Amino acid sequence: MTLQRPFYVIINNFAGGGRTRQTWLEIATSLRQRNIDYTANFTQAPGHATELAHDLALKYNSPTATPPILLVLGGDGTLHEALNGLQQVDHNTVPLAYIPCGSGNDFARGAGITTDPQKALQQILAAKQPLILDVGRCDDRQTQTTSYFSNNIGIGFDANVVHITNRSVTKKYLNKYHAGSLAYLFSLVKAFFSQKPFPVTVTTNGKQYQFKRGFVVTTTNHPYFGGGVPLLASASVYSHHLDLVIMERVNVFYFILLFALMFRQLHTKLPPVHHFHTKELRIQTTTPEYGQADGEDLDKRTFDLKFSVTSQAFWFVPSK
Ligand SMILES: Nc1ncnc2c1ncn2[C@@H]1O[C@H](COP(=O)(O)OP(=O)(O)OP(=O)(O)O)[C@@H](O)[C@H]1O
Repeated sequence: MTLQRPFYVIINNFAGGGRTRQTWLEIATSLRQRNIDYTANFTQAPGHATELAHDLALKYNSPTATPPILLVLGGDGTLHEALNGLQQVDHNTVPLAYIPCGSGNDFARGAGITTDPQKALQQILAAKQPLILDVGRCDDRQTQTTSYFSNNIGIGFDANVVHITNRSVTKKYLNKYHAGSLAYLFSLVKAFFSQKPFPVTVTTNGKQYQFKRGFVVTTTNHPYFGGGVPLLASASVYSHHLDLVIMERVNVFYFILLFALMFRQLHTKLPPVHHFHTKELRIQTTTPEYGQADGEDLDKRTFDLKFSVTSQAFWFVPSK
């Protein structure tokens, strides 16, 4: 007999270079040993996690029905899809739990979830109530669509890295050897030399800012991007604000310096780096650039995006 709420599990066997399959077998065993009810749902294609989460949120969209906990096993992309499925339903009451199985796992780092699956499960089982965390909302004024992000939305360099990495055979190879972050490194070098500076307009708190040589233009909900790179340590899923970091294009030596200084959080003190901490902002580009949302490729186009903060109920006890 257990008081634990049942789990509705979404598993992306393709995340983390296929590592999720084995992780799920181990997690399922742990759930059965504890007599915890679950239903397992395997994603059949990109976008399927959004559909599953959306249908679940609709089914339990009444104050009388206690929903199961939606447990996601996958990477940041799978979590992104599930989050979007839930957020599309007004007054959604389904709490989201997450066992990171991807190659980047930035949300786990940023929100205090261990990347050890069994320990992540313990964090989930230790929770007694939902944990309300910030998530970003992005209104795309060109496509008239709304999406949500748990990590960040980037235009320019980081998106270029994602674009190259997602298409690279190196990622699949390195993932096999649990070295997915290394794939980012290869893409980083390639993206640096292919990413040209581009003009960006930022509007926030009634003021407009123009940057002629935008390079990294990333709006973030927590400190990390690109598989553990600390873009901004002060960003927090509890701040009810978003943080925009703009880095202007500099030469390769300066860029290496900025990158190194990031790990000591000194990069924001240098002139090519600009930081906005705000509840709402608008970002406009006039040249086609790569975009990424939680590590998912948005392809190359011009952007006119309005950002704001909303919240999502999660189900875990964060590690200190
Ligand atoms: N059945 C499927 N077949 C092919 N791709 C799938 C399937 N189900 C989900 N996907 C896609 O797998 C992609 C990768 O998932 P995810 O981002 O979770 O893992 P990852 O890239 O290894 O992790 P991270 O983003 O943390 O680096 C997502 O774009 C998702 O849409």
